[in-house]
Amino acid sequence: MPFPTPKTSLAPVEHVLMESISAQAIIDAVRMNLFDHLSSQPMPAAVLAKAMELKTEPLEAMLDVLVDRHLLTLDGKIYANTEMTEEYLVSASPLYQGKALSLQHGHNELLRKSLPTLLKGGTMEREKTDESWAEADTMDGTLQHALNGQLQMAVAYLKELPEFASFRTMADIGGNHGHYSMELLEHNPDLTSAILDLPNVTAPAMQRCTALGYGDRITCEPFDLRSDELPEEAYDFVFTSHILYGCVDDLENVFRNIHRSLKAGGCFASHHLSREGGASRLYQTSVELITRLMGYKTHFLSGRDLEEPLTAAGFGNFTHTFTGCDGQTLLLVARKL
Ligand SMILES: C[S@@+](CC[C@H](N)C(=O)[O-])C[C@H]1O[C@@H](n2cnc3c(N)ncnc32)[C@H](O)[C@@H]1O
Repeated sequence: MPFPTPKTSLAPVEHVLMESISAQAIIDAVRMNLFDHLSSQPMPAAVLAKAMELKTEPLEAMLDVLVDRHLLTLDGKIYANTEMTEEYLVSASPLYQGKALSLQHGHNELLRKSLPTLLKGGTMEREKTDESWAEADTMDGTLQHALNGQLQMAVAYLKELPEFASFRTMADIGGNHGHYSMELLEHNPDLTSAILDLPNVTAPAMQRCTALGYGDRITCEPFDLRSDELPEEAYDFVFTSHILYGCVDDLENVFRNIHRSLKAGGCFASHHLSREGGASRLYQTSVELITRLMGYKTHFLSGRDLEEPLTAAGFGNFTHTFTGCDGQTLLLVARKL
C-alpha cells in the first residue's frame, strides 16, 4: 500500500523540539561563562575555542544557534554579544541572570521528567519547594530574577506613594533575599522592616541583610501566611511579592489578617504575575503549566482577583502599576479604610 503524501507540515512540532536544543545551548553557554569571553571583545569561533579550551567546529555551530536566538551577532566571522546578552548574561553585570536561569531550567527539567505522573494526579512535594527557598543559590537566583526590572520599578513606584515618607514599620511577607526591604529602607531612613518567611529561610535571610549593613533595621521572623496570625496594628506597610499564589483559595482571610496588622492609614501592596501584564502568551501558558503541575492553583492574579477579596477585607483606594522589563508583574496598592 503506498504511503499517503502529507498535506501538512510537521514544522511547528519539530521547531519546538529543536528549541529545546537552543535552551540547552543557552544554559550551558551561561554556565561556561562563554558570554564573559565575548564581553567587549568580539572574536571568531577559533579564537574563542582556544580561549575556552573547546573544539572549534562544534563551538562554531553552537555560536550560530546563539546568533539565531539573538544572543550573539555575527559580522563576517566575528561573533559579538548583543546588548541584551551584555546586560543579563555577562557574570560581571549587576543584572546578571545566570542563577535565575539555572533555577528555572532546574524546575523545567524536574517537570519534564515527571509530567505524565503529575498529569495523572501525582504531586510534587511542596515541602521540598519550601525547603529550597533557604538555599544560597535559590536566594541568589530569586534576587537575580527580581532584578529583571521588577524590583527597580516596584521600588521606584512605592517610594513615590504619598504615604511612603510617613511609613515607620513594614512587613515583607515571603521576603526571602531581603532586597525589596533593603531597597525601600534606602529611601526612608526612618523605616524598619520585618521579613516574615518560612522558618528555614529566616536565618540565611538575616545573614544576608546583616552582611549588607541592615542588621539593625531588619528583623527576620518565622511566619507561615497560610496559618499564622500577624501582630495587631503593627505595620504602616505590608508587602507581598510573588507569594500569594500559595494562598489563592483563601485570599479574603489572608487580606483580613493583613488588614488587622496594619495601623490606621496603612497600605498593603501585592506584587504578583498577572494575566493583564505584558508577559508573552507563551511565557504565561508555560508558567501556568509548571505552576499547576507543582500543585498550585494558578500563578496569575488579576487586579479583579485581588480587589474583590481586598474590598471584602476592608481595603480600598486602589492604585497600581506594572513592573518588570516586560511589564509582567502587577503591583497593586490597597489602603486600609
Ligand atoms: C518566589 S519567592 C519570592 C521572594 C521575594 N519576595 C521576591 O519577590 O523576589 C517566595 C518566598 O515566599 C516564601 N513563602 C512561601 N510560602 C510561604 C508562606 N506560606 N508563608 C510565608 N512565606 C512563604 C518562600 O520561602 C520564599 O522566600
